Amino acid sequence: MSISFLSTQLLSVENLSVSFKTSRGLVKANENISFEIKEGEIFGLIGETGCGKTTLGKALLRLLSNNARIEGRIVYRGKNILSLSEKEMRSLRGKKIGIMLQDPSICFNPVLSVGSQIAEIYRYHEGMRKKDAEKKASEMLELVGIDSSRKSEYPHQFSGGMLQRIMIAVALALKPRLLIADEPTKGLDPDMKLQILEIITKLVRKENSSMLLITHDLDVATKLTDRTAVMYAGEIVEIGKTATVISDPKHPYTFALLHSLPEKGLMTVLGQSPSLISPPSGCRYHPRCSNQLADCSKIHPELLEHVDDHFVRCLLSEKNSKNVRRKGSKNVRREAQLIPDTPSPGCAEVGVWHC
Ligand SMILES: Nc1ncnc2c1ncn2[C@@H]1O[C@H](COP(=O)(O)OP(=O)(O)OP(=O)(O)O)[C@@H](O)[C@H]1O
Ligand code: NI
Repeated sequence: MSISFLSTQLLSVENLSVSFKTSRGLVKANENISFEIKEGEIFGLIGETGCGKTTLGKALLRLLSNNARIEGRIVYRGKNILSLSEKEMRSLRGKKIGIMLQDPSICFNPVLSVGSQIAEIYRYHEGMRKKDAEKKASEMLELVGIDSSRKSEYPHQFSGGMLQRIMIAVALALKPRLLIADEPTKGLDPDMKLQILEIITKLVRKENSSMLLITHDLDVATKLTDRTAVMYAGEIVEIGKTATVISDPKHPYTFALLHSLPEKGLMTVLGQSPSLISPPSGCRYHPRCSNQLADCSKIHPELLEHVDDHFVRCLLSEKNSKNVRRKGSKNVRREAQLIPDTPSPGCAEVGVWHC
């Protein structure tokens, strides 16, 4: 009998909406987002710049700024993250759910050696003695291919690619069950990018942990993820097994992404990204869509299941498909919350990557 590693749900995001209060108006960065990440699964999140990916990644750990308002539920192993106390959040961040943000250079303390920054995580979270924590830090450096004899060196003494590796060591130090990796290889050349992402995925898979991999890069998503969600203007427009989404895209935006030419590593689709303060009526993609129907500017399509866990938000696909089902049709209790006015979590708490 084979054991399925992808069967148990680790995280479930239910009708999540995030908006930011700004002087220009309310920026609706995430609207009604629902998806699950299973144990051992690498889940990709793709979409063009400004569509709301980072907002979603940060919302999962409640790392958003004080002008953010969150609705919905984020359930991690049966507990709604949005209802946890700050104390409970402290034991979740870094330890159960880790996060790697885009730019490693801003994530390290310039006046502390990299070894002591990693050791500090073990001291803070696991109460380790200095010597043991330093030993663990050396092991982590070796694991990501950095000679541990360099542990006393400072961040500026490492190249960008090496700092990315050290950031991996930081993010995985506590063996989190879920790693949120937000464009962790931004700015690196394509070969180095894939090499680093392969190190991350190898380590994540080794622990049978899960990962939310946020990327602009379809090639990366194709090579490394099990399932993928495509985001457009704050909404998920398509979600399914990566191989299916790539080989048989059902949403015109996914199709356009697949056929766009990568420019400076970013995907570009003809037309302009819509405003998230006053998004287009009906389908948000309709002003850029070459397949639009008369109703597309009036009716806001639902995310519907076409076949076998493949969900699409498009009236045309809906029309062309015989058996469509609604995603998560159960009623979700909506809990509006303002992020409490708490100080930003310290670096050792989340790892040194959030400063
Ligand atoms: N703290 C904030 N206050 C106000 N608006 C914000 C804040 N953070 C993000 N936004 C807005 O929310 C929207 C989504 O931004 P987000 O950073 O989540 O996009 P993204 O998909 O990660 O983009 P990129 O690919 O460029 O990283 C943007 O319009 C952005 O300007
Ligand atoms: Ni981002």
